[in-house]
Order: sequence, then C-alpha cells, then structure tokens
Amino acid sequence: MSGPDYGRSFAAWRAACPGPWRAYTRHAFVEGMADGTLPRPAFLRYLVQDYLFLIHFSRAWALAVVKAGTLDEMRACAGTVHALVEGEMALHVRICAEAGIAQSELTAAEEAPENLAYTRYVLEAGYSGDFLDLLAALAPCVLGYGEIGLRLAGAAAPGTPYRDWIEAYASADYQQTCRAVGTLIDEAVADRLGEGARKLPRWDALAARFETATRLEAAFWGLGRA
Ligand SMILES: Cc1ncc(C[n+]2csc(CCO)c2C)c(N)n1
Repeated sequence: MSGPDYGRSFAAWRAACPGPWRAYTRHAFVEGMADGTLPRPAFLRYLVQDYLFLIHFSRAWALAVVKAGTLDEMRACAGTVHALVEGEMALHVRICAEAGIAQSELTAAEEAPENLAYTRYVLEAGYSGDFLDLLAALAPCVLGYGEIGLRLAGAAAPGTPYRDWIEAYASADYQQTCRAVGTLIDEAVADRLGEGARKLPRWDALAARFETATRLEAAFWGLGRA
C-alpha cells in the first residue's frame, strides 16, 4: 500500500518494513483518536511523555545542524529546531494547561523507558553515525505523523474529541513540512551516495535505522496505557 508523497527515500524505507509501519500508523491509540474512543487519561499520559520526547527530539535536530554538510542543510535543520523549540513546545504546554496539566508537572515528569529508548536511539544514531543515519532515524517521527494526520482527516468520526490533534498534522503547513523533510532526505542521499544509492550496503543500514525508529514509535503509543 502506498503512502503520501514525501519523497523517494521515505517511500522505499516505508515499503521495506510494512509490518512495523502498519503497527505504528494504525496502532490502537491512533484508531482510538479516529473514532473518539481513546480515553482522555490515556491521551494526557501520552502528552506528558511527548513533552519530554520533544525536548530530546529538538536536541536531535540540533545535532543534525552539527552533522549537516552544506549551509542549506544547516538552514533546514536549524529551522526545524526553531519550529520545535518556539512553536511546537509552546503549543504542547498550552494544550496541557488546557487539560489541567501545569508546566511544573511536565518538567517534573519521569521519562518512561519507552521514551528513553526511542529518544536516545535517535540521538545515538547521530552521535555514532553521520547525517544520513540521523535523518533515517528522525524520518518515521516526522513523516509518520504526517501520514496519520492525512488519513485520519478523511476517516475520523465527525465528533471525535481529538479533531484538533488530527487537524494539526493534516494541515497544509505540516504537510508542507513533511514534503520539505522528504526532499532534504532525498537530496542528502543523492549528494552522499549518488544515483545508485539503493544498491549499496549502506542503503540497507539506513533502512534498518528507519525500521528500528518505526518500532520505537509504535511502542511509544503504548505509553498511553494506565
Ligand atoms: C512520539 C512522537 N512522535 C512524533 C511526533 C511528531 N513530531 C515530533 S517533532 C515534530 C515537528 C517536526 O519535526 C513532529 C510533528 C510527536 N510529537 N511525538
């Protein structure tokens, strides 16, 4: 089954791990947001962990600035750091505040093992690997939410209380971000590995990183459990 058009590398990596990709993007948590049956406390537990997740995810994009090879790559990654730190984090704090979760509660929350595993896996991909390793580990997070948002915007129950969440990721703005990240990945691959990239052993290593990050995303939804 084909997904949204976020570039050739994403399409190939996604197609190489259909089981894990499905487990992530069609997780019971996601389906519960679509039909409105996801219990509110589960969503709030997820939100608290996601606040901590976004801090480390911002650090990973900052590491991508360090690992970038050109000024254009630096600009793209620095733009994501800015959007995360100034935009997404503030939005998160506001959504939590509206749900009755104070900033102090967010800061004091203990990181769950699934959260530790995922964020440190992505950071480690950047520490021990290069720009491509890091992008392959970052891709499922950014692009998976784009795919989920797009599908749910068309399939969700009209009355689901998670409509705002769905629309944030289905929005033209976020879909444009996904296409831009897809292009960043495709160009970074072409610059470093050339046109025959997919025949190189290195390609399989990148696909494996994408698959591992995808499995860790699927496990992250489980944090909503009581
Ligand atoms: C577990 C988890 N995975 C993905 C996202 C989505 N996300 C994370 S950062 C970002 C902005 C672009 O990099 C987006 C959309 C999330 N919030 N939490």
